[in-house]
Amino acid sequence: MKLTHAATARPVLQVANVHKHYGSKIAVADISFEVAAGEIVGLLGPNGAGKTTTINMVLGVLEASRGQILIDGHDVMRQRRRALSATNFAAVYAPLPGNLTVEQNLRIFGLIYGVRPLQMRIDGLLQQFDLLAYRDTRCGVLSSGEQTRVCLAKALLNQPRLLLLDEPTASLDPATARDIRLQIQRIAREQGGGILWTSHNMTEVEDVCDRVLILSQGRVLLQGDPRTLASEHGAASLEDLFVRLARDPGATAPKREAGA
Ligand SMILES: Nc1ncnc2c1ncn2[C@@H]1O[C@H](COP(=O)(O)OP(=O)(O)OP(=O)(O)O)[C@@H](O)[C@H]1O
Repeated sequence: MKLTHAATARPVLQVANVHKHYGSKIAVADISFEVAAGEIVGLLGPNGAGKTTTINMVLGVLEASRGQILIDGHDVMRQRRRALSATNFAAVYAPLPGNLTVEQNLRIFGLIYGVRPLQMRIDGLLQQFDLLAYRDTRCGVLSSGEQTRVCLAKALLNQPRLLLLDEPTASLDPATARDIRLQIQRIAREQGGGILWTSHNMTEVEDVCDRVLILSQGRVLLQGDPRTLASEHGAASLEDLFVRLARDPGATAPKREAGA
């Protein structure tokens, strides 16, 4: 796959023929995909499929064994600073330092990202995520839903072109999860960045994602519109398709009735 550097309508993320192995273990095997501006792409797959490895390579935390990753046209390994300044990330397993207040956390990350004017940006994000009342509260004492909102506020500080969200609604109650989904959809629509979203919640994925990639054993098995992919492959729902592929990664074709 040849990557393009054209400035017009350039995807915010281009992953081309990326491969990652740990010793003899192949975690990601030659995957290629793109995320367009304003698009929410779901990265799905059973446990061990290679989702976190993929995200860590996009974030430059892990180096791909082969292949190339461009963020907003910049190579993650060779133009690291430019690529990563256009990126941000939120995940439940990466909480913010709990001994710092909400505002202190946003200030520190804002300084790291070189955000200006920082106070105005912090105030806007506190307002946007309904966090004004928690400005001086230590993050460690916040509820899961409140912490998720702070993590999202942190992830938007630098107005990223590419936002990586690893199970952003895991551990949230249904009402809070719905609010967060709406917020994220609005961000994609209004700010025009692309979002790569991992989730094990297929209903959520159908609701939020414009496109999904289903990974298994480090490969992209299927991709398409989450609202039509199941019927295109003879499954009753996205969840049924997921379960079928998790049990048998070769079972991508529509199932036929016996004797048909
Ligand atoms: N540092 C490592 N050394 C060896 N194997 C690893 C390492 N990190 C991940 N793996 C293996 O690579 C494969 C992909 O792991 P990865 O964490 O990317 O999966 P995942 O899709 O994120 O799974 P989950 O949904 O369970 O989080 C797994 O088989 C895992 O055991």
